[in-house]
Amino acid sequence: MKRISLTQHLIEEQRQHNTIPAELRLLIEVVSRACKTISHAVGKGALGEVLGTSDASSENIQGEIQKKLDIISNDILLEANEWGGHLAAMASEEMESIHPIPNRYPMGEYLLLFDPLDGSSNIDVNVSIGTIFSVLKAPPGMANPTEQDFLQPGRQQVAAGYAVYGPQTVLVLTTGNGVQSFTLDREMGSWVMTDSRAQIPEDTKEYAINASNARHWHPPVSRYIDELQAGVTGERGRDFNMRWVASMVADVHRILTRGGIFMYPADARDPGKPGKLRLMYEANPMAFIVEQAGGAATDGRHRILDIQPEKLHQRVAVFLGSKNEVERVTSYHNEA
Ligand SMILES: O=P(O)(O)OC[C@H]1O[C@](O)(COP(=O)(O)O)[C@@H](O)[C@@H]1O
Ligand SMILES: [Mg+2]
Ligand SMILES: [Mg+2]
Repeated sequence: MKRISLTQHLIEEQRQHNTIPAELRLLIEVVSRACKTISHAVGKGALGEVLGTSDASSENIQGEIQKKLDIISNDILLEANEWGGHLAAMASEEMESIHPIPNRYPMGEYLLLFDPLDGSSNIDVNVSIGTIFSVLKAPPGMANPTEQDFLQPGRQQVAAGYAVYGPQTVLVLTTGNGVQSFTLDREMGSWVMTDSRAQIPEDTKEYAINASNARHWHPPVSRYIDELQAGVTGERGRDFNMRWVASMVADVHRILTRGGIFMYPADARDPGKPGKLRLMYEANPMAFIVEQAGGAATDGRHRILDIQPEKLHQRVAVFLGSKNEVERVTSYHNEA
């Protein structure tokens, strides 16, 4: 196998398609280096004293208890990117407000958003977790970055990716020209391309949803899941398998590898809370990746990448993966 590094790939993409200027390449390289550092911290586990909760009172903006690794990963990403480069500001699931690059002049041309550690409930039990990131262009003429500058629909992302810290550490990236995967060569410390064009099959026999919430689901979701569960004896005429890792990165990575549909719907519990997942740090970057791999991503009614964000920490319902299944469950919502 010819070894193509992440840097070689980015340079080649720029040469062939002119989509990755050197400034964006540098930014992606810095983020990928931070992911390498996070992967080392994750790998140390109890030996590195990185497991468990940060301290009794530590909650993030969404009222979730922060794990030590949530904070460590957030700090690693901030520190790696704070030197500036071509970045104007960052926003994170773990921080209440945006983080402008200190003493930045002239203003950078990119905005970086991240979920530093996705799958927090799996940290302490040694199950795959990850980092998700999204890159937007700063609006033209931006002076001092504000939250408003980040509120761009996902279709305006110039890059998105995730790293999954599992049996292998894998970085998955799109810059709008397909999806590429890079596996971390732990001995060499480098990202080596292991898939040059990930493709999600249009059909699937596998679905992912947290079924413990079934009693709260809205009718279109119940209808869809009932049909899947009826299997060969029901409407669909075939059996479906279920998987739920409870780390979005791991569930999406499985879907990218062999197809499937991932769902985290809104439900009847709290009408003011449209789903659990975050639009800017989870849904948008994953939707960009999934679409670039031939899949689809909606909030049950609309394409996720077309949603106009209203606030930084906005939540959204998510249905993504194999196109025909996402279209089916979306049509059930639109009929209802
Ligand atoms: O515990 P639940 O309700 O099944 O939710 C699992 C979902 O929550 C998340 O862990 C949320 O992400 P964070 O760990 O970044 O908060 C997703 O990765 C996952 O899909
Ligand atoms: Mg997350
Ligand atoms: Mg997180």
